[in-house]
This record gives sequence, C-alpha cells and structure tokens, in this order.
Amino acid sequence: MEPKKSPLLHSFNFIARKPFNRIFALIYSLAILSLFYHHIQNLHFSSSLFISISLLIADLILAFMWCTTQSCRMSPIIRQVFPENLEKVLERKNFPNIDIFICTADPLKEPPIDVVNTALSVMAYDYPTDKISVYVSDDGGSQLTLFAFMEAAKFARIWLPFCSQNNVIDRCPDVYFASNYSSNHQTRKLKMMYENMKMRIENAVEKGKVSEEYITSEQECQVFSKWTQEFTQMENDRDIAGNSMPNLVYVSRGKSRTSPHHFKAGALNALLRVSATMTNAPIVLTLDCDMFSNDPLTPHRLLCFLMEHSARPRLGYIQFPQRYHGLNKADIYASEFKRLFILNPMGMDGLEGTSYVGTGCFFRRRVFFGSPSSPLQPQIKELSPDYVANRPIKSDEVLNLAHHVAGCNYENQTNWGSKMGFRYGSLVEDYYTGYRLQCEGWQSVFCNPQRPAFLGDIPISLNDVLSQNKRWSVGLLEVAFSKYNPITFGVRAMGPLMALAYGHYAYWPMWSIPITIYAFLPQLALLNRTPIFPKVGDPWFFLYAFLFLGAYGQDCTDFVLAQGTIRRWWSDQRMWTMRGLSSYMFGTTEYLIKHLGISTQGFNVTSKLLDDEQSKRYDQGKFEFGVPSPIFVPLTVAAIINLIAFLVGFLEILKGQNWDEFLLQMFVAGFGILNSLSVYEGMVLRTDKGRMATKTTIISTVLASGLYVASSAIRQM
Ligand SMILES: O=c1ccn([C@@H]2O[C@H](COP(=O)(O)OP(=O)(O)O[C@H]3O[C@H](CO)[C@@H](O)[C@H](O)[C@H]3O)[C@@H](O)[C@H]2O)c(=O)[nH]1
Ligand SMILES: [Mn+2]
Repeated sequence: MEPKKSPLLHSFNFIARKPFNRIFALIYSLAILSLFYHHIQNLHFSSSLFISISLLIADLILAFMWCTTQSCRMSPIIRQVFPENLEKVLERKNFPNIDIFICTADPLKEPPIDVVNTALSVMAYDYPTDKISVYVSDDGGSQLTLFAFMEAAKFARIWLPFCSQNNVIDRCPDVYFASNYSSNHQTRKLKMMYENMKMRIENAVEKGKVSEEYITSEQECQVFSKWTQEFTQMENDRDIAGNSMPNLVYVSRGKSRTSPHHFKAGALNALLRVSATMTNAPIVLTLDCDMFSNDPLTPHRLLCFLMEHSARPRLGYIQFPQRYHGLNKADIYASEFKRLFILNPMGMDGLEGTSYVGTGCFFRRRVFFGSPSSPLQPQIKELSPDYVANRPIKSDEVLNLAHHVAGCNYENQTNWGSKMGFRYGSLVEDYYTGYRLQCEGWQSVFCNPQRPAFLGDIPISLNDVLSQNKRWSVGLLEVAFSKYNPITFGVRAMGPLMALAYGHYAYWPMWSIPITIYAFLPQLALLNRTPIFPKVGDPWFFLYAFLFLGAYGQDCTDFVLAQGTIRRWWSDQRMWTMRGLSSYMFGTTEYLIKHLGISTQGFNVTSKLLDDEQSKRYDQGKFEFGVPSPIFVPLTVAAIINLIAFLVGFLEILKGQNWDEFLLQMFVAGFGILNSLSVYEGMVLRTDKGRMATKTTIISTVLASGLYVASSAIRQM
C-alpha cells in the first residue's frame, strides 16, 4: 500500500550541548598541544630520560584516544519515534515478515529456561503472528536445549493468545510472573503451567538428559529421533484460540574438526541461509539468548524507520541499545557501559550511523549481500534476498535444502564471512560486521526508547566481567591490526570522523599503556623522592589541573545527562582504570600469543548462571573476587603501591618537608587509593567467599615489593 500523506513517524534533535562540545574540543586541543610543548622541553632538561619518555608515551596515547572520542561529540542526536502513527500509514496485513535469530551455545552456562524466555518474549510481539519466524541456533548441539524448545512451543500456544487478549506489557514469562500481575483463575493456571515447564526443563538440565517420561507425544518422539540431523521445526500451526503461530525452528549447524566454525558469526550465517530457504524475511533481528524483549511494540518502532526506505535507500540496520536488568545501585562493575552503548551510538548516529552491538539489532537482509550499489549473488538463488520463499517449510525439498546450507562444508570457497553475511576474523564479530557494512556504504540508526526494547543479563563476578572484556580486547585488536583497520582502510572508506569513531574501539586495549604508567610511575617516583610533575604555582601545574578536570568533568557531565547518577559515573571511571590494568593488558598479551601462533583462545562464553550467595553479595554492592585469578594481580599490586606511596608522602609532609613539588604525585596516588578501596576491602577486611584469594594477595605483595626494590635500584644507577 502506498503511504498516504504521512503523519510523523520519527524525528530527531541535536543535543543541546553540541556547540559547547565543539568549543570545548578546540580549547582542550590547544591545552594538549601545550602539554606536548612542555614534554619536549622536559626531554631536554630532565634528569631521567626513562621517566620523561614514559610520560610522553602515556600522554600521546591519552591524547590520541581523546581525539577519537571527539567524533562522537561533534553532533550527537536524540531520536523520537511515534509507533502509534504506524498503523495509520501501513495496514497490519501489509507488515513485512521478520526472521528472528537467537543464539545459544552452552546449556550449562546459558540455562535453557532463560533461552526459552527470550524466545517467548519475541514470539509474543504485537505483530501478525504468521509474519514472525524464530530461529534458534544451538551451538552446543544439546538435547537439553531442544527439549526446552519443545516445551516452549507447547507453552506458547497458550501464552501468546493470553498476551494479546490481555494487552500484556511484560511478555517475557519470567518477568511477568515476577511482576505485580492481577491474580485470577486464568493467570494462576498459567503460572502453574509455567512453573511446571520450568521444573521439567531444569530437571532435565540437572540430570544432563531428558527422561523418557517427558516425551509425551508421537510427534515429540519423532523430533528426538531425528535429532542427529541439524535441525528441527517445531511449529504448532495454531494456538489454542485458533490463530496461527509464529514459526519456531531449532537449528544446530554442522560442525567438523577440519573446518573452523567461526563461533557466533558462523552460527548467524548458518541461520541466514537456513532462514532464507524457509521464510527469507526482508528483515532480520539478531538476539543473544541472554537478552529478552521488554516491549511488544518494538517492531512498530522499527517499521517507523524502515517505512521510509525509498527516502533512505542506504539504511541498513536499526540498533537498539544493550540495556540490563538487575544492576545494583552503584552499578559497581559499570556493566551499563553508558559510553559504549548509549553516548557513542548517539554521536555516531549523528554522522553515518551507529555500530552493531551483537544483539537487539534489526537488519535489512539485503545488507548481507554486498554494498548498496553493487549487490552480490549467492551461489544458489534460494539464498538471495529477493528470492520469494513460498514453499511449505515442512516440505522435503525445503528441508533438504536447509540441511544442505547448514552443513559444515557449505561455506568452503565461498564469500560467506568475507564479503557476505556476518564477517569472520574477529572475536567481536558484531563490531567488525557493523564496521565493514558501514565501510561498504550502509547507514544505520540508533533507537533508544524510554522503555528499554530489550533487557539483558550481566555477569556478577569481577572475574567474569574482566574476562569478557579481555575477549573483546582480543577481538578489537584483530581489527586494529588487520588490513581493514580504521586508520588506513576506514578513513578512505568512510571518511575521517566515522573512522575515528570506529578507531576509538579498535584501539581500546591500548588504554592499558597510559593507565599502567599512571598507576605505577608517579607512585614509585614518589617513594624514591623523585619529582616528576610541575610544582604547585607553576603555570604548567595549572595546565595539568585543567587537562585532568576538563576530561573528567566532561565525561561526568555526559554520563549524568544521559540519565546517569554521579555514583554510577564513579563506578564507571573506576572500572575503566581496573580494566586498563587487567582486561586490556591481558587481552593484548593474548592477542600477541595468538598471532605468534603459540596458542589460540576461542570464544569463552560468559556464564549466565546465578549463584544465590553471589547474587546477594552483588546486591549489597560488594566486589566478587572469589577465585584466585591472575587477572586480579596487576590491579592488586597497583592498589598496594598507591597506598604505600601516599602514606610515605604523607609522613614526609608531617615531618615538615616542603612537598610542593610532590603534590601532583600525591594526588595521583590518592586517586589510585580511592579507586582501589574495594580491593583493600577484599584483601583484608572481608571474610566471605567473595574476598580476594590469599594466594593473590601474597603474590601481589611480593610483586609490589619487588617493583619498589627494582625502582630504587634503577634510581641509584
Ligand atoms: O561459539 C559461540 C559462542 C557464542 N555464541 C553466542 O553469542 C552470544 C554472546 O555471547 P556471550 O557469552 O553472552 O558474550 P558477551 O560478551 O556477553 O556478548 C557481547 O559480545 C559479543 C562479541 O564478543 C557479541 O556477540 C554479543 O552480542 C555482545 O552482547 C550468546 O548468545 C552465545 O550463545 C554462539 O552462538 N556461538
Ligand atoms: Mn552476553
């Protein structure tokens, strides 16, 4: 149907502080230039070349990273969407089909009941049910997940009509039953069914297998006997009210030892092909199993943008932010990632569009098949985005073809992963794929409605958090040092501003260098009575003060204005220093080891299991160290050195020393201490299971002493 003279579907505004950001960028860059003038002077006159060069390197990297963030500050926008107007423009019966991809990989780290909740939440979208197909990729190839989905298909027959008839908002069953819903005969019965399903699934997971008593019908029996094949279609054609149901397809792609399977990117490409043979919807949603839909109207919002396709033919994807539930008040691990998931996307949206963050993203299928101007043809016509899939999806010919394209050798000698589909070669396949698509000329939109469109789980132990960030660092460095890196390739493909924005991420792990230098050097110098910064009253002292306060002040303002709190901002900057000393540093090492061919680390799936005691400590805002992991060592060593340096400095002041020239070093050490409070607590004050392992404390103390001895030896040389 042709759109009539349209009511407004969406609009945008530049954020109010855009002019301020630009002026501040100018002033701040002048300040940075003067700092380097000061550095160069220092190289001439200083007593220790090692210290001067280290500080110069640290500041060069900080300055470079500062430059990359500016592109996101030049013209950030805020969008508004009016889903209530959509049906005035487009009749429901003309809504396009949507294929929804859900990835899961390990039933022990990703409880199947959670995956089921994710699937049910999207099957229940406020959308014509016959236009939705949900494809679940199970990289674990687990009977348990398959069983969970058979249960889900049964439950969906009742859950879906219930949601639409009662206009339910929380369509993720787990959330609904935990909420303040109205209790009546129907909801009580439904809740019992849900609990029953949950129990059966959890029982099966606990036993590690599906008991025969759970397989009740002839049809289910067949499904299980067919299980050795790659996938199973579990659609129940009708719900209890007689409406058609969304398709639900379980896919476990073929894997072999001889061909790499490329982790999640490989799984998504298999889904792209399988879904092409069955439904080939023009719109594709990718979703991680740990992120459920929180708003049944999300597809309406999406269509508000896609309806104007003719006006914006290069629009390739619409990204909703990753947002989370269950954060504690201070968000101690900065899991919110406000800059990564909210602020920078707003900034990139004002340029050519935001990056892809792996989940909650709706794509036009066409983007996976070449640039807007030069489409690529896949090997067989059934995989092409303009192929009309109208054969019954249970027919043998469709099933055979689907099996064929899900096989482990299908991609050999093809463009899949290089020019077609999700891109291979980086552990952050999301960032890399979005980047390559934008290099090809595709644009994107960032849509961040007040009510989160999706809500995800967060890791609640520090080790999990840091390991996740370590994996990201490895993946980012793979892009930073590839031939497609943002500096040489990106700048030409997408222009300097977008390339800088993408570069900001690619070079993220480099932050470990200045953070490490600032965490140790001023403190060790202080312990050795060596001044390294200008003294109070010196004009250069004020430059340092301005650079520090300016950067932190602007960061804090951005954060708080994006519905943040000062407390969460504090956690955010603290985690930045902690990640610098752990994830980024370890990620860089792992990247080097991998690329020297010494060993390869795969995709370490983040655990989504919740231990009750751990959850309790998390809710109290306590850091979870618990395991004796080497990743904690550098930040513990830094905590110790900062404390000692500050105390020694303080004693000297009490003795009446003139400490003008050490004030900045005292300040840095003091700041280090404030950022390490939970580390001290974990080392000495706590007795619960989440405390720092004694082994880590001992190793760190020994290393800290070693560092001090080494530094004074160097000093005396
Ligand atoms: O071999 C694999 C490994 C993982 N996954 C799935 O990938 C998703 C993301 O894995 P997770 O362990 O949750 O990683 P996170 O670090 O939490 O995920 C972030 O980072 C990933 C890239 O490292 C992106 O893919 C995600 O979308 C993004 O949320 C999950 O649904 C997994 O089931 C697979 O399908 N196959
Ligand atoms: Mn995740």
